[in-house]
Amino acid sequence: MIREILVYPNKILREISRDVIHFDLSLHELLDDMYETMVAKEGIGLAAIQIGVPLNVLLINLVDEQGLQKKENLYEIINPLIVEKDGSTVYQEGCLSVPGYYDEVTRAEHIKLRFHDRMGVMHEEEFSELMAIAVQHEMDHLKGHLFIEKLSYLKRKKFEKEWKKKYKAGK
Ligand SMILES: CC(=O)Oc1ccc(/C=C/C(=O)NCCc2ccccc2)cc1OC(C)=O
Ligand SMILES: [Co+2]
Repeated sequence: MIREILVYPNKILREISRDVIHFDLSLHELLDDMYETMVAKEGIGLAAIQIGVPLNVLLINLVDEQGLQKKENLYEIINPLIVEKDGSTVYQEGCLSVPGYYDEVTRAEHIKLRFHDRMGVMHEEEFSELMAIAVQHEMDHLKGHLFIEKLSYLKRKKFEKEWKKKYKAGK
């Protein structure tokens, strides 16, 4: 079912998530709820902590060349570990937990990722471009970090001012 997405500055988003031990039915239900929630909110990535579950689980479902988000392109990534990374790339990121704010973030251009799937099978894959960016963005959530923490001092000031205004106006 569709779950509530926690929004900055909710303190739960700062929790450190823990590895999945049991690849069981409750994990599969979590993955299915995350997918329904992410798609309903028009996201392309979601970490479990964003719906209040501190587990190292993330979803990424990029849009294809025709601009379609197909479930066959869904990555369910559990207990991820970046084993190699190189290069540097800048991208304007957004996050369902910081709705309506976008800013440029610098991240590694290529990564080699080790992770488990919903059956507990281990995979090792290399990613670049938007997939590499999305993985790094979602893995920051697993450590309790949001992309706005990577902004320069001035950009962060701009964000905080904007965010307070929006909250005062009751959005
Ligand atoms: C108003 C509002 O909520 O705007 C949005 C902001 C972000 C998002 C989704 C962001 C998202 O999926 N981020 C995943 C992480 C990521 C960031 C950059 C590149 C790759 C991966 C969706 C929004 O809602 C709509 C309707 O567009
Ligand atoms: Co995010």
